Amino acid sequence: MSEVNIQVAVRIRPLLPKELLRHHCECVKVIPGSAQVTVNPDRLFTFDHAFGPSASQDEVYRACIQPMVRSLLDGYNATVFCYGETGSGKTYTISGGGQDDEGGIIEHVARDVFGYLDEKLKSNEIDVATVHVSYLELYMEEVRDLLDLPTNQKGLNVRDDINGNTVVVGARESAVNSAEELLSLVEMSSAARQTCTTRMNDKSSRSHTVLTILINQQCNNDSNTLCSSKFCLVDLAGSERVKKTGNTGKHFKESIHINTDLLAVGNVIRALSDRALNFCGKTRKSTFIPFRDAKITRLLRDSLGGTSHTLMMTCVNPSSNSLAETLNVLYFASKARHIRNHPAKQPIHTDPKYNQKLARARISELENEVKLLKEEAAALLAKISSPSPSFKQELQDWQERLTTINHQHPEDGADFSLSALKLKDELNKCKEALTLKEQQKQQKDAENCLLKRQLQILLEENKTYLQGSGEERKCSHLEVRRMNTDTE
Ligand SMILES: Nc1ncnc2c1ncn2[C@@H]1O[C@H](COP(=O)(O)OP(=O)(O)OP(=O)(O)O)[C@@H](O)[C@H]1O
Repeated sequence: MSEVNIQVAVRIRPLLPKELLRHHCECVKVIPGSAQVTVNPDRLFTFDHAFGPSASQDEVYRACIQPMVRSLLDGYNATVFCYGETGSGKTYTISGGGQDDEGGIIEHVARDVFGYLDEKLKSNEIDVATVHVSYLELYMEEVRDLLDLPTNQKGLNVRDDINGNTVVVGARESAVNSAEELLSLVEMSSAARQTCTTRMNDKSSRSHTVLTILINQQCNNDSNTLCSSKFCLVDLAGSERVKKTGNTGKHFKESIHINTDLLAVGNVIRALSDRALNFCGKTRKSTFIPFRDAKITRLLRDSLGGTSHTLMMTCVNPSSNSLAETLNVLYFASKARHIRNHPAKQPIHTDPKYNQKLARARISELENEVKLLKEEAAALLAKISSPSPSFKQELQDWQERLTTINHQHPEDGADFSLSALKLKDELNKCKEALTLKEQQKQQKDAENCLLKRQLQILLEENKTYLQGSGEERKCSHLEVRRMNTDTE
């Protein structure tokens, strides 16, 4: 299987009118005629593509996305994901908008997919073609279906299928017959996306979105060849510093979730990049890739280090006010360039022996994971030195539940995967319970310490009062008795 590196493009947006009014300076520039970017005063980064503030939507699409649509129609999966600070132009690049209304990547991809399919049908290269779309939103670690607005508030489950692919259970896949139909469906559904106004962006996305265009092509030849491929267009929420956005309350909580997810994406990129570099030095060692740390990284599994052609579109705000964030984003983008994918046409297997073999491999992988999780649980339990009897009972219950899950060893890999997921969920609950109990214990200790100190002072005072009047003595004794009861 051939290897290709993830392609990384950088797009620097122009300074916005409000930034020009406040006299912001540009601190990042593209070196003309190259794919290099300089950041003041002396940092240089090299990418596969670099676009300055004057680049049009069409120019960006033609240079780096159009070739991916061609290989999509040849049966390869493709992914574009936009990454960058809040307000850096991710949604503009992927969905379009703004005053020029040139149309973003989604619009260009939709038109080309139907255009190329038409060409293939007319030239009898294929006999049948179908296009479906799914549109998901990840909001505060919950997967919501943007195509199913009535039940959109309900979180969907994410799990691995028998081939180890991540699937979202119950996600709607709508059939579309033209680019216009696809675009109006996306436009309507996007209205339900979580957004808010922050100091950094008038319409800031509070969630990640994953739009998937699924294509099936069929030739009615002797073997009825079927070819299936998908294009994932991912708009990640932007990294943000709470101090700069001024977010509070609900939006503050959203910021924490966004930053945690982006940290998980960063950790996956770092681990995959390290694995690729180790391999170059001929000292290949197995590196753990933490895909399971967040739902967004699970959904990006095939795009990062998998079988897809992937482009990371890194969006950058040129203002010197964003210098630290820009350097951070460019640093991660350079790391991502090391990641190797293994693009392959998606095989459609009907051989039961092949599927059994895959299931066995998957089960042993999951068994390993369960073992690691159990060790993690044991370490956590050992951390609590003197639990109360009720807490001890609670921990014992957790342990029993973990053992039960491990003993349920279904034949089918998909069910086993579900068990491993339940285990992870329960472990997280266990961790939360432990943290809460530890916090309560610490709080109680601090309160007790304070009360003991007050008691000591009262005892001292009591000694003095004993030499005073009878009335004063009575009060002091009562006070000491009350403090004693409180401490108990
Ligand atoms: N290349 C560009 N040309 C002109 N205007 C742009 C460009 N890129 C972004 N903008 C404008 O910048 C503002 C912020 O862009 P956008 O909302 O796409 O940022 P974002 O990275 O998606 O932010 P968030 O992560 O907060 O959702 C918008 O007003 C958008 O119209």
